[in-house]
Amino acid sequence: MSKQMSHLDNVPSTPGKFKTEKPHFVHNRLRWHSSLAKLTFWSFIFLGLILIFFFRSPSSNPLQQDPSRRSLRTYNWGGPAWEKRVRSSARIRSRNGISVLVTGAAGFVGTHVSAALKRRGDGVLGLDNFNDYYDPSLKRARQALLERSGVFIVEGDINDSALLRKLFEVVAFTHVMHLAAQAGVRYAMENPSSYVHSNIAGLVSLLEVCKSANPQPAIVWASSSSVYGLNTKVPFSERDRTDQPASLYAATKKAGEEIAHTYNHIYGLSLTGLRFFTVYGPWGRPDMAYFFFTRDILKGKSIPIFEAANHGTVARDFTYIDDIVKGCLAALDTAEKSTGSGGKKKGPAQLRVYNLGNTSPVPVSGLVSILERLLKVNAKRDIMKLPRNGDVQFTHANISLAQRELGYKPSTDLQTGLKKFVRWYLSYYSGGEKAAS
Ligand SMILES: O=C(O)[C@H]1O[C@H](OP(=O)(O)OP(=O)(O)OC[C@H]2O[C@@H](n3ccc(=O)[nH]c3=O)[C@H](O)[C@@H]2O)[C@H](O)[C@@H](O)[C@H]1O
Repeated sequence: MSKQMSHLDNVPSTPGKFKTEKPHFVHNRLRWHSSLAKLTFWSFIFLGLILIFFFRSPSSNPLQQDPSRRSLRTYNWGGPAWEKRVRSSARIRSRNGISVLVTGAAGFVGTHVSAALKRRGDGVLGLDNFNDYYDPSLKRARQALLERSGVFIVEGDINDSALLRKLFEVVAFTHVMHLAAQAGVRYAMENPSSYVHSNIAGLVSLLEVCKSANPQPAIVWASSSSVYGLNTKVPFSERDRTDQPASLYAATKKAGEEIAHTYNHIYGLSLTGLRFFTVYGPWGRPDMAYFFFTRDILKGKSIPIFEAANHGTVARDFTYIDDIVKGCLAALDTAEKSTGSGGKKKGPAQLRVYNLGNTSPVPVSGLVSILERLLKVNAKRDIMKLPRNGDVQFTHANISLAQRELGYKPSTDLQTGLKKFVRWYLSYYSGGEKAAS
């Protein structure tokens, strides 16, 4: 090496070219290498320290900080006894029955749909992550109710693909009733990522497993009246525009409808989206107005009643749970088979969207008047401007499509439905500590 160097040093050349530059270049390269090594070394040390700090500090643990990820906690599932329960719950017990995986089975609509399917002899397996968006003890009480009628709810998250795959390994579900979601219009401002986690990532995770299942199930899932957003044409028809969502909740449901289109198009999955209009009734959701108005009227607390600009009426097409359940079952019964298998499409498949509403909107003040009569207590009304956090002024469903194709015909008016709700509420919360929650 030194010989070569000296040889090179002796080569006559353009003045300065080799003699001065070559050794300088080699020298620089060595220096550069050594600085690079030092830099890499210290970068690794620095990175390591950051990682140690990040994972050891409890407040910065992303799993603890981000409530949207609370459902990523580990659940126990698997094993022969568990599989036996899964199989038994999903077993069809009537002629021409179907076997349905109901996601969100401990939720309001999920519980009612699961119970109705079971009653008519279908196989039903529930799945729910029992998150704490609202009082989980209500979800546990619904679970106990379902258990008594022979429906087992697996505890787990729709984002857990391994669990979903396992369920399809154990049972060849003919249908999926997908009701697991992050609900609520106003909460989306507080915890936006939980909507993306459940309503978008969760939906994709479920569809991925369904598309690979063999046979593929037909899927019916919960969209929302909120997709109509700022649409002013009433009543809302499925053909109306849905490209102006007013809340992130609505945007994720609208995204769900587009995702459904994609999976139908690419994989031949049969998909039916149901746009529910403000569903209410016994075993309902405590975050909804009719529910917490009841609680607060009974407690003598004032209730915030929204009104639009210039004292404009805010109204909803409140729809009773039993009518919604009939719509869900009709959607399952009319769902055609998916056409793909093992992740490959074999032909065009059914893709549908229906409004499931009541077709008679009632102002929120009207809802409160009915509750006052039923509870025999005067409400302390606190009239407030409709907040700009996702609420729309009114909803009103055109249900002619669902009527024609599903035989959907809601038959419960708000007065009748609320009477049933109040009766349930008073009996459920008659125990001391429950009433306080
Ligand atoms: O159809 C849907 O797809 C959605 O329906 C439901 O949303 P909403 O119709 O907004 O129901 P809900 O909150 O009970 O408010 C009812 C009325 O009370 C008014 N309202 C509300 C709160 C309040 O403090 N005061 C008030 O006047 C409020 O302005 C509104 O006019 C579901 O929660 C949602 O998950 C989704 O499924």
